[in-house]
Parts: sequence; structure tokens; C-alpha cells
Amino acid sequence: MVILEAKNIVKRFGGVTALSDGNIVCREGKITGLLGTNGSGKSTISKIITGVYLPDSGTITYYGQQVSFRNPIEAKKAGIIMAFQNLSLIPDLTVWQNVVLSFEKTKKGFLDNQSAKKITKELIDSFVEGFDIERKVVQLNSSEKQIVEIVKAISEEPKLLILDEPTAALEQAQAQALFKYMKKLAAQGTSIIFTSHRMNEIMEVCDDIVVFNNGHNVGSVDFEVDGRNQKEIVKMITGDIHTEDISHTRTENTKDIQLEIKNLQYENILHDIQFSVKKGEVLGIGGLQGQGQTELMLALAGNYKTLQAEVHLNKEKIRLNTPANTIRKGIFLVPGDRQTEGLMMKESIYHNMLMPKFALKRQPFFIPEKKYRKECEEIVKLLSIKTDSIDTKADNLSGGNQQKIVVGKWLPFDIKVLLLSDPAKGVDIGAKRDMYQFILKLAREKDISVILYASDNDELVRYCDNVLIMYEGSIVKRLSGDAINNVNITAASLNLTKEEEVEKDECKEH
Ligand SMILES: Nc1ncnc2c1ncn2[C@@H]1O[C@H](COP(=O)(O)OP(=O)(O)OP(=O)(O)O)[C@@H](O)[C@H]1O
Repeated sequence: MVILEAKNIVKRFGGVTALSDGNIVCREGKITGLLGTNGSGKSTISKIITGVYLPDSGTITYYGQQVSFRNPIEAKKAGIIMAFQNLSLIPDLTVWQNVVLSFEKTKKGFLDNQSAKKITKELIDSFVEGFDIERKVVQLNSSEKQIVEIVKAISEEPKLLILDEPTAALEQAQAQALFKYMKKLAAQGTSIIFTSHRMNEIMEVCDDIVVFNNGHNVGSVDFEVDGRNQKEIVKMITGDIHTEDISHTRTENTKDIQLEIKNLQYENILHDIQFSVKKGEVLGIGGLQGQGQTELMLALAGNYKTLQAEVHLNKEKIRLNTPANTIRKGIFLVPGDRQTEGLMMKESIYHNMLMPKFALKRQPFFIPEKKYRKECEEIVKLLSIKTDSIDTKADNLSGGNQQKIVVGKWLPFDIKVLLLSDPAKGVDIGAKRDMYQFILKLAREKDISVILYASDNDELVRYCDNVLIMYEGSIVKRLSGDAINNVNITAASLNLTKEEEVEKDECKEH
């Protein structure tokens, strides 16, 4: 049974048309994948359904009635709930207090604290064990916050649940737990709209999909009727015939070592880290989230004054004690969190791209405006950043397009070692392929060493020459060649070093 149908939705923001003809149908107890390139209108249609934005035109029919929610509270009352991508929790309240806030608007209103804690605990336990619900949200890392956000939405017992890229901040095991929960909810009759840029997740959990491009639908597939053809879906999303990824061939790298790290130690966080990376090599860093990967990237970029390490860059002994020092030596960090570290949200794309130049170099008296604007336009084109002008504010771009600026602004520099901290989070499948293709080319042609921390194992498998797995602040495994596969990465991430564990899992896969 169709419970919601959004038809011919149009939404403009000033001169930008976010949706020119948005359509989606949600059926009772079905999980609908909402797919499309960055900036294609997925978040906008989700926000229109939940009353965050009013459409300029078009209709929404919900249980046979035409509706027009003026705000999220009205949508909530009707049973439509969205777990937001950029988190809407109150930092100074505890986990259970955040969850309980939503109870007041549902039939569970006026619960006593003990019952509220019990409900919160039961829900959270189905995602992760040992989660302390008395902790304040401000103390949580991004994956924990995302779990609370989802649990808060689920606790409201929605009829239609909208999950906008929930897995971008989750570890694989947590994502699996979420899928299990989504299937359980669907079996109980809840409809779900699920947005993700990861094809394997879509194939695993969805019953049907709808694909957006440039503000309108370009296709839909009902898996039960049409089957699951991943290639066709990728083609629909990217709109091109190059559905194959550039799964790069790992050839033996006979070049010199560029960076060598020995005895790296940082407080109680990073322990006895040793590795080297050659010119032109892409070295992956993997593991469950929060095992020291981000800190290792920050350490290599010179952010820790008290860091201890023996470091050689092209055989020259260097120190990693300040960011200015590492940048001067040609070591650049592209940070992971676009909203807090990577971008000035109120500034234009051009100014965001310009800023690193001032931070790093003595500039000529007159800015070569024409040259820099051209360079900026080239990067916008290269990374397919969806905008009508480089003067658009970062704030007004979709999440994935913001992330591309974070990466793009460092590309014109003279780099020896490029540190990428989860650069493709939230970037769509076509743009991700283009971005990595460019980075691999950059590495090979300019002899740049790339150190890539990716939370998505698939990126490590596809793009890295060697992979280091971190566990509790140490490197527990180095994988090379054919050993770089999902099974080995997962086993090493859990610190299952015994060969038989790996073999056992391998058997299960086949
Ligand atoms: N508040 C806003 N002001 C101006 N433009 C906006 C605003 N919100 C969205 N847009 C524009 O509308 C278009 C659609 O954005 P939307 O966030 O819906 O894309 P998306 O498909 O969710 O992308 P992503 O996968 O990157 O999250 C983009 O071009 C974006 O720049």
C-alpha cells in the first residue's frame, strides 16, 4: 500500500533550482533508497516531506489525504520523522535526556525518568553494547552521536522514517546493526526512506530505489519486480557509460622511500608507530573508527607539540612539531570534518579555495585574481562541484559538494606527502571515482605519497597499494597486494590476528 506520494515537487533557493520535478513514492513496510549525485535534491525532498521547507509547487499525499506540513512538528505528529545528517542533538544533555525530549511529542508523553532510561537503553543496546546513556552528548564521537540521533528518531515510533546518509558516520558493524533494525521496523509496517552513496548498502537493505539527478527523477527500480542490477543503477546515477570503477592495478613500486616514521609516540593515544611510504604510493589507514587514525593524521601534519618520533623525509631528518614546519616540508593535511575543520561556511567557494594560499605563502601585493579564479574554476570542473558560480557561499551547497571543496583547495600546492582524512565521506559514487582517479594520477605522475585514512573499507580495497590497520592507537596489521580485501581488513580491525579466523570468514563469504 502506498502511504506517501510526493508529486512534481519544485523548490528554488534564490536563483538555484534544487528540485525541478521531484517525485517519490513510499510503500508500507518498504525501504526506499533515495539515490543521486551530490546536489541532486535528495536532502531537499526529504526536508520538504518533513516540513522543514515548503515546496514552491507540487503535492504530497499521505494516507490518501493531501498534506502540507508547515514545520517538522506537524510532520512528526502525523508520524513522519527524519534523523538529520548534521546532528540536531543538545550537547549539554545526556544521551537519555536527548532521547526523552522527543517522547513528549508522542504517545509516551510524561514518562518518568526510570522508564525513559529503560526505553533508551533497550533501543541503544540493539546498536552497540555498553553504551553509557548517562554521558553527555558533548562527550560523544561522531558515530555515537549519529546512533543517538537515529535512536531518537526510532523512539518516536514513526510511520515513515527518513534516514539521510546515516551510515556516513557509522562503523561497519554499527551500520550492519542499523540495517537489521531497519528490516525489523519495515517488517512491522514502518516505511523508510534511506539515502546513502554506498551501493553495497543500497543493494543489501532496500526494496526499491528512486534516482535523482539535477532536481528531477531519472529512474526508479523495484527490486522485487526488476531484480537488482547494480551496474544499471550506477549508470542511472552517474548518467554516463563508465560504470566501471578505476579499480587500480597494484604494480610493484620500485621508487624511493619518501617518508619514514619510527617510534612514533603520542601521550596515551598513539603507540610505537612505524611505517614508511614510497614516492607515488597510496598507503591506506584503516580500522574501526576511533582507533587513533585521525590522531595519526593530525600527528603527521604537525599538530602535536609533544609528539615523539624519528622522522625522515627523503632521508632528511625532520621534526613534526608544528603545522607550519610540516607544510614547509611539503606535508599537507586535508581534514575530514568539513563543517568544523575544512570550510568557512559563510564564504564563497572562491574565497575558501583562496584562503590556504594566504595561510601558506607570502603573497604578491596584488592578488593575481584572474589566475586564481581560473584555477578555482578548473578544480570545480575537475571535481564536478555542482554550482552555478564560484561565488556561491559554501553554506548553500549540498553536503557532498562542500566536501569536494575541502579536498580541492589543497590540490594546487606543491605536495610531497598528502594526508587525506576520510576525504570521500558523503561524496557521490561518480564524483568519488573522479576524485580518486585524480589523486592516483597525482601520486603517480608527481611522485606524491598519499596517506589515506578511509572509514569505508571499499575505498581502501580499491585505491590503496598497502594498508595499515590500527587498533587502540597501534598498527596491528599491514596488508599488501591481494591480501587487501574486505575480509582481512575487517578481521584485522577487530584485532583477530589468528589466520583461522580469517579463513573461516573467507569460507562464509563464498
Ligand atoms: N538552503 C539552501 N540555499 C541555497 N541552495 C541550496 C540550499 N539547500 C540546498 N541548496 C541547493 O540545492 C541543490 C540540492 O541540494 P541537496 O542538499 O538537496 O542535494 P543532495 O542530493 O542531498 O546532495 P548530497 O548528496 O551532496 O547531500 C544543491 O545545488 C544545493 O546547492
